[in-house]
Amino acid sequence: MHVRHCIISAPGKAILHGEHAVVHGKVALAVSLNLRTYLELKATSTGKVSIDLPNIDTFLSWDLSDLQPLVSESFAKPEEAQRLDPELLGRLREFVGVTNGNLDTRSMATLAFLYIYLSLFGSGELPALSVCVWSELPTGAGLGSSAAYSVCLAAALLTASGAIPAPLRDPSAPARWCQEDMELINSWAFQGERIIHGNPSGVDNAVGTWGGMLRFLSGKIIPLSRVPLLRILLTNTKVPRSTKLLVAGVKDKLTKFPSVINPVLDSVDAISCTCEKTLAEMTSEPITGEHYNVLEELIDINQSQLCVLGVGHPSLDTLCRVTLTHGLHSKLTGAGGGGCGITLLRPETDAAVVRDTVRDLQACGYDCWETSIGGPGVQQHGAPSVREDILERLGPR
Ligand SMILES: Nc1ncnc2c1ncn2[C@@H]1O[C@H](COP(=O)(O)OP(=O)(O)OP(=O)(O)O)[C@@H](O)[C@H]1O
Ligand SMILES: C[C@@](O)(CCO)CC(=O)[O-]
Ligand SMILES: [Mg+2]
Repeated sequence: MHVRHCIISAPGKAILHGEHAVVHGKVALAVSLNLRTYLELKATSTGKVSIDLPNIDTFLSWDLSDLQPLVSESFAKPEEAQRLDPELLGRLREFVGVTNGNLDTRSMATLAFLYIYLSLFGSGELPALSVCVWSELPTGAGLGSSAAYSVCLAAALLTASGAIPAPLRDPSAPARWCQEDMELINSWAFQGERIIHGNPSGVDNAVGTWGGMLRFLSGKIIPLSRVPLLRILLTNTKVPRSTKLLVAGVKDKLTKFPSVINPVLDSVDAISCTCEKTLAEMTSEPITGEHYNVLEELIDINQSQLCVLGVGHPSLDTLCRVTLTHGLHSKLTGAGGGGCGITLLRPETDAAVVRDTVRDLQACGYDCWETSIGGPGVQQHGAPSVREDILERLGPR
């Protein structure tokens, strides 16, 4: 079978409010970042399938003849990405050498790739191909790197297989798919997230697919078009953590103390709804300091709630304390337990204040970026629309 060459990118995300609560059916507000993951898929004549994942030092290759026996007769059609196939996953775990509970970075990324590749191509002759992924996002730090990876895999493999058309017309202008094709990409990306996360809500892959700012509730995705331009400082504490373990920890707490934890989750929901209302007001009336006061208070309360849920970390306490000495308010973003936090900057926040804050955070060993938010969702690129340094990372052309 001949596969289509393609270059795909998808954005990372920041969650403004609602992480963890969203896994339990509460509202989350999330926004895409202008930091992206890029994937190039090439057809080869090597009789092999290979993946190059330089961010996680993983370079693997398999003979098609070794992969073929993993394929079973009853294969999902591309349009059927509703649930994980436990038998295929079981065979793959054995093939890759993953024991239950093994959370190793490389195995999770490899499993997600092989699962989507075999599901989409398994009903016919497996094609030889190579996939290289390079990301501007820190891996495993709360900015949705797993979702951006899964969205890129899903879009590339669906496009390469012909299950969805390649939208690219002009190599210098990135192109997007129609709504129906994006829904299919999102549903396969969700399978990748399930393999990496265990029990994801789907908010991260939704942002990676659609981009912009979203309200997410139990799988229902509402793009928020009326939102003010927010200035956000992103900080990576560089403390490693696993989303899968943190999500499982909150579930354990909820099971153990339902009458204690349920009200916290309800309260997080109210934070997301109040934030959404405030953001909408900021686009329909003149923005005042009071709007920002509300946003800042919501950030402080939400950070405390996340600590109650057990996903805080001393490195994040330090982030909040240091930024507050400069009058700025921060919270963790994503799964917590270390990783990244967001700091809200006011329109009038002086460049000198940002510079001094960044200096103090860097002195703690953290990385900081003032980033713009709301980047586009998944896209197909021609080489001319990809930055030279990223093309180099993706390999020789
Ligand atoms: N560029 C990449 N190349 C290969 N695998 C990746 C890449 N980015 C992420 N992954 C996979 O995703 C895993 C990290 O996912 P995890 O959900 O723990 O963190 P995150 O997605 O960055 O944070 P969060 O889910 O809190 O937003 C890695 O262990 C790896 O398996
Ligand atoms: C912690 C969590 O709420 C967000 C991770 O970015 C998990 C999820 O929603 O899948
Ligand atoms: Mg993730």
